[in-house]
Amino acid sequence: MDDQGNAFELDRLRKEFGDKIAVDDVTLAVPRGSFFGLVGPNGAGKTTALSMAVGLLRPTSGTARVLGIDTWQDPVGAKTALGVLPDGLALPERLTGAELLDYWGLLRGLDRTVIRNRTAELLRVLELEEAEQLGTVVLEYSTGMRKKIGLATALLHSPKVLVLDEPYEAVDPVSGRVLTKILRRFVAAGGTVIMSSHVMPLVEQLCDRVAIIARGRVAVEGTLDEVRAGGSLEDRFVELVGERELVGEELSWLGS
Ligand SMILES: Nc1ncnc2c1ncn2[C@@H]1O[C@H](COP(=O)(O)OP(=O)(O)OP(=O)(O)O)[C@@H](O)[C@H]1O
Repeated sequence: MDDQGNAFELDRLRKEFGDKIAVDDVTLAVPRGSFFGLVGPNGAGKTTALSMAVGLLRPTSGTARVLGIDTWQDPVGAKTALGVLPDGLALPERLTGAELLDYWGLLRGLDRTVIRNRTAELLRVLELEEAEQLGTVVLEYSTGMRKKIGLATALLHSPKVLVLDEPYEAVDPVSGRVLTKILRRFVAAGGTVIMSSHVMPLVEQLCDRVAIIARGRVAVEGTLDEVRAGGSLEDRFVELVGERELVGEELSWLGS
C-alpha cells in the first residue's frame, strides 16, 4: 500500500508518437477519496495519459501507480483495483448487456451469483433493462447506451479507483443524474474517481481537485478553488489555454 495516501501517482509519464510528444513528462498525484477532474483542450493528451495510467497504452517512459501498485510492473494487481471507462470502447458487440457483463464478470473472476445480482441491478439503475428484455445486442446500442454499458463494466467488480474518460458524454440528463449519484456515493464510501470532461460546470459541481492539461503538460493542478483562483473554471481554462478569435474574414462565407 502507498503510504502517501495517493490513489494514483503519475511520475514523469511520457508518450511520443514518432515526433509528436502527446504526453510530456506528466507528474500528478491524486489523493485517495478525491473526485478528480482532468480537463484540457482537444488533443491535449488526456486520453493518452489516462490510457497509460491504467495499463492500456505502453508509456515511452515514466511510471504510473494505482494505490501504490505499479500499473506496468503488476498489471493484474493494478487492474484489480481499477475500474476503467476508456475512450472508444472495444467491447464484444454481439452480446446483450447482460451477456457482456456476465462475460466481463467471469474474466474478472467474480462468482456467478454475484455477477447475476450486480448485472440485474446495474441494468436497472442505468435504464438498460428494456433493451435487455428486447434482446438488443451492444452493436445495436445508441452512443449513450454504449457509454452506460461501459460504465457498468467499470463498476461491476466494485473497484477502489474509477478512471472515466468523458463518462457523461452522450448520456441523457436522467441517466446523468443517476451517474452523479453513483459516483458521489462511491467517493463518500472512500473510493476515488478520476474523470476527464469538457463540461466545466459539471467538473465544478462534482470535482474537489482539478488538473488542466495543455499540450501534453499539466498547466495547473490543485483543489477546485485553487485552480479557479476566484473566477470560473472555464475562465481559468481559457486563460491558460488561450482564446481563439475568428480573424478577419475567417468563415465569413458561412450563412452569407
Ligand atoms: N495512436 C496515435 N498515433 C499518433 N498520434 C496520436 C495517437 N493517439 C493520440 N495521438 C495524438 O496525441 C495527442 C493527444 O491526443 P489525446 O487523444 O490524448 O488528446 P485528448 O486530450 O484526449 O483530446 P480530446 O479532448 O479531443 O479527446 C494528439 O495530438 C493526438 O493527435
